[in-house]
Amino acid sequence: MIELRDVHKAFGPKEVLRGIDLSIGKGRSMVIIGGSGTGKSVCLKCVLGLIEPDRGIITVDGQDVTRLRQGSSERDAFLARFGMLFQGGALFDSLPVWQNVAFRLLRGSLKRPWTEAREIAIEKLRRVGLSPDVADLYPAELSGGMQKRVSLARAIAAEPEIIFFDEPTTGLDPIMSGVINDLIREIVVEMGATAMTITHDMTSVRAIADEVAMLHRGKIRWTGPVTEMDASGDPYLTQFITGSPNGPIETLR
Ligand SMILES: Nc1ncnc2c1ncn2[C@@H]1O[C@H](COP(=O)(O)OP(=O)(O)OP(=O)(O)O)[C@@H](O)[C@H]1O
Repeated sequence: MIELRDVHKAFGPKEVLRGIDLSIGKGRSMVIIGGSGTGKSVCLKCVLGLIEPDRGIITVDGQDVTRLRQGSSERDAFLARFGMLFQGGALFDSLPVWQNVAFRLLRGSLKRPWTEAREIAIEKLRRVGLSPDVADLYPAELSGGMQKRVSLARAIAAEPEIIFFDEPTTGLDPIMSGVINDLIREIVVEMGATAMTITHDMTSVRAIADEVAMLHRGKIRWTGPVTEMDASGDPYLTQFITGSPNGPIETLR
């Protein structure tokens, strides 16, 4: 269970988060939507402890995230529970695919013997639809969709309890986006993982979410089950999901 209570964060005079309250139940998939620059990534980084909120409390299974000191073994153990699919994939070009997938299994608290790490990487690659012969290729030799699959395999390699997806379909064509969305949904369900996703892609929202939260002006404007999103009656949410230039959300032209 992930809980944010009255979380505030400003950068200089810029108040990005202005009192965020959000709960993500164990094994649930929460998708956070909202315009560019509304603080979705800042919110996610606060949960990971990469950014310290100015005020408020963030807990993961009751443990206060903000109290874990950088570099402490407690913090390492905390981070070991997370998997992360970064925007753009963020694969290491100089490492073969399997070492990208097994990255966290080759070092640190999750370290496994080399051959075992490779076996796990190959199994995870298979899970995301890639054959073992991809294992020894380099990321640059793969298409964007294949790279995204590799990133997904890496996110799940250490069997995390909680997975973050930051813009998982950015840069993919609609069909490949659909394939990745379906894979994410299937994997999250079969692992029983808690998932937190940031996206602009409404198709992803519908494919991945149990619950949706919309960020606007530093607060959660609306949150509820994805099934109630279309009939929410909230003019901000409705404008966002229909992509209309007309409505209460101010747009620059
Ligand atoms: N480390 C930082 N220092 C200063 N400002 C920051 C920092 N991180 C984020 N910001 C600012 O906070 C605001 C929110 O950024 P954030 O990346 O969370 O937006 P977002 O909702 O994820 O946007 P997008 O959908 O475009 O990725 C932006 O105005 C950004 O410039």
